[in-house]
Amino acid sequence: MTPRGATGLQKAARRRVAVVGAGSWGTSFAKILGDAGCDVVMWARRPEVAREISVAKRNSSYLPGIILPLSVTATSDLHEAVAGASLVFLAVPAQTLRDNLRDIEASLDEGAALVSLMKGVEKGTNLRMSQVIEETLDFDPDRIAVISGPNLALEIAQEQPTAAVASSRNLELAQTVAMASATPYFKTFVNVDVIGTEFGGVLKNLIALAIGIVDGVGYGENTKASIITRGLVEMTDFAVAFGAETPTLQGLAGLGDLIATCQSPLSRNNTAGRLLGQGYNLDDVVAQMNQTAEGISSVAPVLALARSRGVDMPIVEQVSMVLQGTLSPKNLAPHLTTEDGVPQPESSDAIPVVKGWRRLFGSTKK
Ligand SMILES: NC(=O)C1=CN([C@@H]2O[C@H](COP(=O)(O)OP(=O)(O)OC[C@H]3O[C@@H](n4cnc5c(N)ncnc54)[C@H](O)[C@@H]3O)[C@@H](O)[C@H]2O)C=CC1
Ligand SMILES: O=C(CO)COP(=O)(O)O
Repeated sequence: MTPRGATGLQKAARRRVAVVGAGSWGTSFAKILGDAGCDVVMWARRPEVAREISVAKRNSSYLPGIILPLSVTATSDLHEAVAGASLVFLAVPAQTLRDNLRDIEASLDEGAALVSLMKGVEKGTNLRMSQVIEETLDFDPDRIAVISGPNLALEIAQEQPTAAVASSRNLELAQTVAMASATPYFKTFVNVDVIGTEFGGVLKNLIALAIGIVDGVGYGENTKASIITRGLVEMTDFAVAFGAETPTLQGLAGLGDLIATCQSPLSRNNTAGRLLGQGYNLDDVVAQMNQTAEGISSVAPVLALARSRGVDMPIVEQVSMVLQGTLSPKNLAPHLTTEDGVPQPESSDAIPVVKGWRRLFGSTKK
């Protein structure tokens, strides 16, 4: 037993962490970490945002009405934010991560771990965020973790209870990250399936775009339920083809996030899809969104990856066609039949006879 004395009664040293990116998720996550007892220094690109966070404890452009804990401060100086932090959480757009990493590299403490909060794939390389970190910084994968799950930023900032998954090849790191972010309203489970956890977050954005599109057209719940259900099949086939575990896709980082994102008007991907369904073209939609809708940039890399492993993704293919303006949004629903009209088995994994059908008529997995 620890003797009552200096160590027994002293409060554990507060953990110093950094959050790079002061948009909606970076700010919300900084609040979680502050509420969990960490000393948090955020990096904001714009000095006025950093000032508002440090002085007024608010980030009114991204999280209106939310007051941040006193333990959260911000700076527009990357070195000041990152140096001395044992955990560095990354919440920037997926397409800028590589450049941002180069900027923080020299300031990282030896032994610091990097935690991706992002849900995108890098265009050009088709890499997941943890892979971009590993490649850009030549970083040990045992010092990389990711967090994903049904985590709409504003709901969490309002302290509505939710759960997430922290994933790392290094289970101890996943546990450290989960404990550092444990609050009464934010519960983090752990796993070691980084591929499934990251792809869950990437892929649900694409299905949320599809849901937004049909919503914008005016289609109802049957259409949406069928897209969500078949979307989960596409997500699972894809992720498993790259080494993910099926239960991860059935868990918080897959199904959980799919439900939250497809149901909520807070989702930027869902919102972008709705605008497309209402007839706006992609340029108009991008101009109208002043926040990150990762799905728009992830469609092409995901389809390239799918083709490389022979995975059929009819819903995602059609989202891509709507984005390019080559498919009318009202024609997105017929994805549920095959082109030649031959009925497909709904699931071929459980029922042997259906496996025979799959051989005869083709399947979603080539
Ligand atoms: N908002 C949400 O509910 C959630 C978002 N995420 C993910 O978190 C990531 C960040 O998203 P949000 O914070 O929501 O986006 P956001 O659009 O609210 O904020 C993005 C932040 O990145 C900054 N930024 C833009 N360009 C930059 C650059 N070149 N270099 C550095 N910073 C730059 C912006 O100034 C802003 O502070 C995305 O990958 C998203 O999928 C994950 C879970 C929940
Ligand atoms: O990832 C999210 C919720 O888990 C946020 O979704 P959007 O990026 O579509 O807003």
